[in-house]
Amino acid sequence: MSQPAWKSFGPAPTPKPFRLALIQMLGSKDKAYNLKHARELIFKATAGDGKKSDLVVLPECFNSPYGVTHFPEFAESINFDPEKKYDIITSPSETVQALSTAAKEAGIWLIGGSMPERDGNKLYNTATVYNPSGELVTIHRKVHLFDIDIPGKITFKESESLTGGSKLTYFDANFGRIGLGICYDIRFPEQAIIAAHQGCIAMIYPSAFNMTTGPLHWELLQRARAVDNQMYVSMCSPARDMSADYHAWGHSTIIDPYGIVVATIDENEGVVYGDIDPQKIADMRAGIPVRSQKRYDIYPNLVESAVTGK
Ligand SMILES: NC(=O)CCC(=O)C(=O)O
Repeated sequence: MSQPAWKSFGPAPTPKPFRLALIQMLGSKDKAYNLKHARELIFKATAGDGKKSDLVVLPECFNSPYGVTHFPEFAESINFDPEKKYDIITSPSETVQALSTAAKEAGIWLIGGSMPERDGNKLYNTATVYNPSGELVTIHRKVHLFDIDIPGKITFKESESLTGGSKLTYFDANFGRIGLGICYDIRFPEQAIIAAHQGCIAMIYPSAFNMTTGPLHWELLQRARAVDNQMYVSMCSPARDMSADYHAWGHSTIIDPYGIVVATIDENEGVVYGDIDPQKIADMRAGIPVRSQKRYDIYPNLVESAVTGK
């Protein structure tokens, strides 16, 4: 590998406490309805349960049914240009325009779940991020495609219509640096390890686990990534719709750096709220200092090799 798939982001902003809200939304096959409903829920989540939220998150493929046959029909061009990253005027995407407007009117940071994205002849599963001025700050294309086959239970092959992204993604908010992944990405610990070393205080994954792997691994994977990296980890799911082709597990969750569940929900539509406290990260890291106890003399330093490309 000569060219690293990500670069060092330099010093992270000083972390501050913030309020996180996960929208567990019940979607449909109607994109216009999904955009309208997402907007209503963004305002509800912003108002919070007695305390205003700072960062609001939508689920994976919130504007489309989750299925390889639906992605081509629902895909939109985003035209994200990292050099002109705050320019949404050039984005032809109705979803980007709708989310940008909602983030600006609500005055919040918004992780706009994910959406099927078209770029040339390729399709991606892409998350978009907006700041409180409604600017499109970054996008994350799902890196690890959900290709699994558990006979008699579930077979799903995102690669039948999607291409995997080729970079890791972070964004800097006024409350700290946040790492992004999408659903199946959480099964690949390297992504979260590198994010933590880059100064991220939380990994957030718009997601849609299913009825087979949800009960087995949904909470376990989040707690594992949180404890390994002594950071907050959160997954935001759609609500379960038994009339849809894909039955989402639900249970949107926020985990703290000790691996403790801060907040969660069942399979129904709703909003999950949690306070992110950087002091907890500092306390966990001081008390159990695994980060300074790594034995790079006997195994490779993943972060260093990711930076140098060697
Ligand atoms: N949408 C997804 O990537 C699903 C991932 C999943 O269910 C898993 O078990 O992993």
